[in-house]
Amino acid sequence: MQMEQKKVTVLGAGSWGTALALVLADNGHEVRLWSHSKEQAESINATKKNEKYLPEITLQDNLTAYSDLADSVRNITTIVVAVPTKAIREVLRKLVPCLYQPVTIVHVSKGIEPGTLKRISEMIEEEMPENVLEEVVVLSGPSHAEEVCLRHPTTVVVSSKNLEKAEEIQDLFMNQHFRVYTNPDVIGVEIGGALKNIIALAAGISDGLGYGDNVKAALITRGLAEIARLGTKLGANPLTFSGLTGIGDLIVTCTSVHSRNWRTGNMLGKGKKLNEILEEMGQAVEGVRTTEAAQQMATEYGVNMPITSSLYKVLFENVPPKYAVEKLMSRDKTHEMEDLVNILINE
Ligand SMILES: NC(=O)c1ccc[n+]([C@@H]2O[C@H](COP(=O)([O-])OP(=O)(O)OC[C@H]3O[C@@H](n4cnc5c(N)ncnc54)[C@H](O)[C@@H]3O)[C@@H](O)[C@H]2O)c1
Ligand SMILES: O=P(O)(O)OC[C@H](O)CO
Repeated sequence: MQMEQKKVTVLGAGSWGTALALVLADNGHEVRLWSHSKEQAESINATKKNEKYLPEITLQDNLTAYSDLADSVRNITTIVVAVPTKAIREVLRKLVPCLYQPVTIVHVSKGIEPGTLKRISEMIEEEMPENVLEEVVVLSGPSHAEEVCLRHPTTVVVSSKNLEKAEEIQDLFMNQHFRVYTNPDVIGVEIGGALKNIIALAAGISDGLGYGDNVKAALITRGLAEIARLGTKLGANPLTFSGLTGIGDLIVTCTSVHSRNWRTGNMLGKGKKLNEILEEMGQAVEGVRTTEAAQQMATEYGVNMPITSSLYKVLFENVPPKYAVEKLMSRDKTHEMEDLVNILINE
């Protein structure tokens, strides 16, 4: 099938922005990859490599790096935003004055903003005036950049209030290695993608403490229960949590050595200090800020999130991980399906 060739800009030349730019270039589109570092953009254009984030991968000739934001979005109507959640507002505030036409924003980040408790699509709608924001589409799912770049089969979901727009973005990214589904449940897709990082930190801690597969299975299953509990309270469809952006992303992030969240947890479990780990990592570890946000949401919405609350104490109140596990295990007895019954009643 002949694919329609488009011009697309990707903002953020980290691991995920680069991997998605590579998928789009594989599809024959003219891809502009914007980096806020002039040095990095020049290096990508000179070497066809992103030495810092994905050094093994050779980038295609139809992919060009830019460091001037206005140049990178000139005559562009589709923009992929691939910076960490904490940088989204700053990047959008710089982007808006560069736009002279309505654009579709595809956001691919996974987080919730502490304090405002906003999802990323809500932040985008707040920051971008209606005359330049045509539509917001979320792209999420179990997808490590390292494997996408090797063209290993990967499945993701795009979600938007506007199904036609979601299908347009599905066509833009889809190829034989990268299969894209649609799902209209924006809230569920964003909440699943953001909150799985909390459980991945906990899974890493468990591995770092030397626990085995029983704990991992418990964390994934009970983690999903608390994600679904909060998500449905916020208006998500409970079925979304049994899909790629729910259980799918939980599995990959809790079990993969590629995961920065899992690796951070693993080092915490081995006794390293959080600030030292984050400095060493030098990359987005979204679960830390999302734990703060989810803990605030749990309180605000009266949702029981024991794993999130325990992790919050480990990350922000210096509670030793082993003690947090003991506390989790000695809570009052309960009924497994209580969650399900509550979800069904809320539906
Ligand atoms: N890496 C993955 O496999 C993957 C997969 C799916 C989703 N994600 C999500 O994608 C988002 C980005 O993650 P990543 O893996 O690319 O992170 P990364 O740390 O590899 O790269 C982040 C990029 O954003 C840039 N950046 C940071 N602050 C900026 C600012 N204020 N202005 C402009 N640029 C800025 C950095 O320079 C870097 O190029 C995260 O929300 C992450 O959860 C990542
Ligand atoms: O490396 P992580 O932990 O940010 O996870 C990357 C992706 O979200 C996995 O789907």
